[in-house]
Amino acid sequence: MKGIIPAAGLGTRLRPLTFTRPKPVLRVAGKPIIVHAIETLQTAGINEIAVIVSDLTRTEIEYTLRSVSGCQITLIDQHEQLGLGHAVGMACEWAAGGDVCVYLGDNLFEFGINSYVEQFNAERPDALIALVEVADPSAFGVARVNQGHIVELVEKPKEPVSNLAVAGAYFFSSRIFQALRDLPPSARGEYEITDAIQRLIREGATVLGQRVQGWWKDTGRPSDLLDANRLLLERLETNIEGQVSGSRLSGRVHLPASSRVLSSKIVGPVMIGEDVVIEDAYIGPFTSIGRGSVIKHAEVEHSVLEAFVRIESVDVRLQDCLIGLRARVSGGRRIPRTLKLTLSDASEVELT
Ligand SMILES: Cc1cn([C@H]2C[C@H](O)[C@@H](COP(=O)(O)OP(=O)(O)OP(=O)(O)O)O2)c(=O)[nH]c1=O
Repeated sequence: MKGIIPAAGLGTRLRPLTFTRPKPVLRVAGKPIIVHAIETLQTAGINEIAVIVSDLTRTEIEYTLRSVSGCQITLIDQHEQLGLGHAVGMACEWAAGGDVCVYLGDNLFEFGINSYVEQFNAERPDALIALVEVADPSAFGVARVNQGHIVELVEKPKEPVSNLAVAGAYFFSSRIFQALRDLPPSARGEYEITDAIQRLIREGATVLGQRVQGWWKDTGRPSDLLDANRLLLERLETNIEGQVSGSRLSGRVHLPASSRVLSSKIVGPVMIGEDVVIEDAYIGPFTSIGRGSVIKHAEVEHSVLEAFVRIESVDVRLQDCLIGLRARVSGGRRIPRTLKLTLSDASEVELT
């Protein structure tokens, strides 16, 4: 089985972060989201992977994927973002008639996708879809299921037929590419993968659903990035190699040899990247700090800081923040008590 990762979306809900870089390269728990996705596929034994990119996302994604090893990655262009079905269709020739796993480039599954690959290989359906119970199904593709078989699938229905939403992992035989051919666009003008699957159902193909075990996260909105970071840091392991002096570290902390913690307090789980300096600071739980960042005389918790961020002399606790590459925050008196910032790359905030 080969893997297809659609990663050509515009990421509008993650603006301003996605004004400068595409969603799949944003980091959670110290790693770009798309690298988490590729590792999930590799763990399931999928080592030939096509990443669908747009003209805007290609360069950044190509650069990010240079660090990935152990699999063969092909970038496929989707010049116009005409929908997920269209994105998958772009990989038809590359798939060359074999089975494919379509794994959305912005999704995270606690326990990965091994159980899906196993079921698919054992039962050989035409489609197997990951399904998850959600409180608000109308925002998703929704499935009606009978004894493990999906009997109806509707994209973002006004009146959902169940609370089972389609999560971002699909497993298909080559029949999906026939179903995608000549598919009309939906009412919202997109070529929907759910319409192609619905076509398979109508044609009598075997379409199965398997419930997601553990947590599942679609990192579409800023709050999802913070949630994903928190969920991934829950399983962080302590590894302290860097210099620690006059500081108190508790909980699980990852501190590489090239980073330093001086006169500070850190309460894990906290993930610290390479070449980071933390001085006279408090870093609270569920914080990821990107490489080359400097945090001095400041307090940060439950936040994601990209690389080369500088936070200095901020007399206000930063909480629930998403801070872009090379952004700077400085100054600030203790009014209000906490500050929640979402800052795109290279932003500068001076609190006076
Ligand atoms: C619509 C579309 C999505 N995708 C990918 C991007 C995501 O990984 C996945 C789901 O897309 P979405 O989350 O629906 O879209 P998006 O990523 O552009 O984000 P937003 O809604 O905030 O603008 O499918 C494509 O590759 N091509 C497309 O034409």
